[in-house]
Amino acid sequence: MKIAVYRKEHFNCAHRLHNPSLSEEKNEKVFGKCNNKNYHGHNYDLTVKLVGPVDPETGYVFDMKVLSDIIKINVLNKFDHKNLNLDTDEFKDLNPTAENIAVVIWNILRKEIDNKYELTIRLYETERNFVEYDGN
Ligand SMILES: Nc1nc2c(c(=O)[nH]1)N=C([C@H](O)[C@H](O)COP(=O)(O)OP(=O)(O)OP(=O)(O)O)CN2
Repeated sequence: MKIAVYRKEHFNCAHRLHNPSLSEEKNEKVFGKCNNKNYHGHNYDLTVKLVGPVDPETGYVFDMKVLSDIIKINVLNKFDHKNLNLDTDEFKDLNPTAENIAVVIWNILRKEIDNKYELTIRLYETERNFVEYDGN
């Protein structure tokens, strides 16, 4: 029997969607207001889902307090209140779209969480725009 546990977190970032290999006109056409050269901010909602067996000793799949600490130490401390393009190594050369941010976060967390747990990331960039990544 496998059960899913979820932890929701929240962080704020500034970013600019831009591909330096495209012309200014093309960037403006593709990314619109998200291409603003002076950046803009989002309130990101992050849901981390782990699926695994229930430990008969604890009744836990995974201690959600421990999961919260892992996310805070490895993701929020790195990205919260940062300008993703300017302040982080991860997005110096990677366009900080919701998709790319989700993959980066998944890769960070995958290193911290035993492979016996299936890991899925859902990232809300706005209330209506969100992406999901499970490593596939
Ligand atoms: N595939 C993607 N499409 C878009 C991304 C993205 O990361 N991946 N990002 C954006 C913008 O950065 C942002 O998410 C859109 O902002 P906005 O248009 O303000 O979206 P809202 O949901 O707040 O507003 P609506 O009026 O409901 O559209 C764009 N596309």
